[in-house]
Amino acid sequence: MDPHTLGHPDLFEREKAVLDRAVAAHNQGPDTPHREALGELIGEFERVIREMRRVIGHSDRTELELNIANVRLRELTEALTYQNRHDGLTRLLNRNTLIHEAERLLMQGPVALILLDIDHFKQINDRYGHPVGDKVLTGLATEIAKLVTYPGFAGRLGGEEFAMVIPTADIRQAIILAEEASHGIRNLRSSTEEGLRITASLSVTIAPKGFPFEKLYLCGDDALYRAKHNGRDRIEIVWSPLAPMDAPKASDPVSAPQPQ
Ligand SMILES: Nc1nc2c(ncn2[C@@H]2O[C@H](COP(=O)(O)OP(=O)(O)OP(=O)(O)O)[C@@H](O)[C@H]2O)c(=O)[nH]1
Repeated sequence: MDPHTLGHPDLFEREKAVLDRAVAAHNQGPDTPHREALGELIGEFERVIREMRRVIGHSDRTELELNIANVRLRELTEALTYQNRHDGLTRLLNRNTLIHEAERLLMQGPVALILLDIDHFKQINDRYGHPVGDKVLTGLATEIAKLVTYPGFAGRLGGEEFAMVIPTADIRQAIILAEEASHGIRNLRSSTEEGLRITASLSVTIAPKGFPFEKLYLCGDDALYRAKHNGRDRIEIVWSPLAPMDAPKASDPVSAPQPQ
């Protein structure tokens, strides 16, 4: 392969053919001033082609390097976006992304929020060590991630608190999901340490389209507190997160869900 062309077809094929014919004419012709001028012309022509090849080769290499840099930049942007959106330990959506995505879902329709908080997690860390604690967190993350399907999602709100968000108007669907998660979390112990007992407290809340996520979360968090307060390893259900002060006015686009 001609190193000048870097695998591309020779751009100077036509010029080279002309040059070959000129060289042949020069070699065969009589020794005249005309032949001498032709020789000079051939020399100059060859020099220009060499120079052009050098310039093209250089720009080809520059283009190649630019393409490689572009691919790398794209990979780095994707990695950065992923890191920005996900929790480093569990690979679930992180708190900010979860809130953002939940707000987006709430603009489209009703949403159920399931909050999960591992019970006495500090004791797990203290008794079995931080790496086992991490294993419990990643195990729980895997467990809840497999329960939700797109466009629903699971995320880590921080520490040992997680959430599942599903677009539904049916709170029973969310309760079933919470029960499955609770059951799955209890079974996690077999994949971690001998004798380790893992339970979580959960809350289930549902809100209509347009309801502010902040209020939905506060409501879910209050319910989670009650689940902890009432003995842990239980699910607290909020049939409607609309406090009287939040009750929709005639002008509001949202409507209160009915207790099921
Ligand atoms: N291993 C591990 N521990 C974490 C991580 N993030 C937070 N923690 C620990 O989680 C524990 C949370 O403890 P607490 O807030 O007291 O809650 P708890 O012990 O679960 O008690 P209750 O929620 O009341 O049942 C703290 O000991 C934190 O250090 C983490 O990424 N990995």
